[in-house]
Amino acid sequence: MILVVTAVDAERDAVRKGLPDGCAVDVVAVGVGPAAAAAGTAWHLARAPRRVDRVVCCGIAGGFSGRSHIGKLVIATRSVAADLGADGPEGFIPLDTLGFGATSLPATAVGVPGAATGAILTVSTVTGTAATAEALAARYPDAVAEGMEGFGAASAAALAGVAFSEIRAISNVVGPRDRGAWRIREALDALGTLGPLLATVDG
Ligand SMILES: O=C(O)c1cccc(C(=O)CC[C@H]2O[C@@H](n3cnc4c(=O)[nH]cnc43)[C@H](O)[C@@H]2O)c1
Repeated sequence: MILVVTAVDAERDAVRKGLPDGCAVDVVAVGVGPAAAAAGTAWHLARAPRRVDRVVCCGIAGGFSGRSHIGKLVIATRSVAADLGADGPEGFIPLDTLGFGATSLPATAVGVPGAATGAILTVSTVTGTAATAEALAARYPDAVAEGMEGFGAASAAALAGVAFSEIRAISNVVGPRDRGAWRIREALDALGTLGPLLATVDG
């Protein structure tokens, strides 16, 4: 079976709505942020009634300007813990450079026509300035989007030896905070189109 993890109930319900009846896909909401995603994914993997073949992290996301579009889906080729490391006068040093563990985990890119593919960053703080957006885009030239749960869910899946994918729908552009510009309905509608794909994806 496929375990889909979302952050909030609205995302869970959007994904569930598009699923064909009777398919072997369980969709659960585990909370916002990488810690909630890791704990929630691990918990659901441990109590799943059947063997889980793949974890798919789904939700809304901020898209990097020029690399993805509001209301469209993005597919991860990898999940990156973009703010896990050390800061200093010479800039950000990722945790893996410091020798303390991985900050990038592989994600199987499922095929969605028209969707941008690339790294999806996981952050603990939603980016809210042009300077941070530009710094992230420069540090991760392959990044198409940022969310807050992917790396947590991917960490739990990796520990359990389960394949991982991340699919997000763009609700806003990564940059200066402008809550009024978020297009959450459009993004949720895009998540609602994933059902047939999720119902047929292999482990
Ligand atoms: O800034 C606000 O006022 C505000 C109000 C409601 C929700 C938020 C969130 O930050 C929701 C975070 C939630 O959505 C995902 N998400 C969506 N866009 C982004 C983004 O640009 N950067 C990071 N995460 C984003 C994320 O995965 C969370 O689950 C803010």
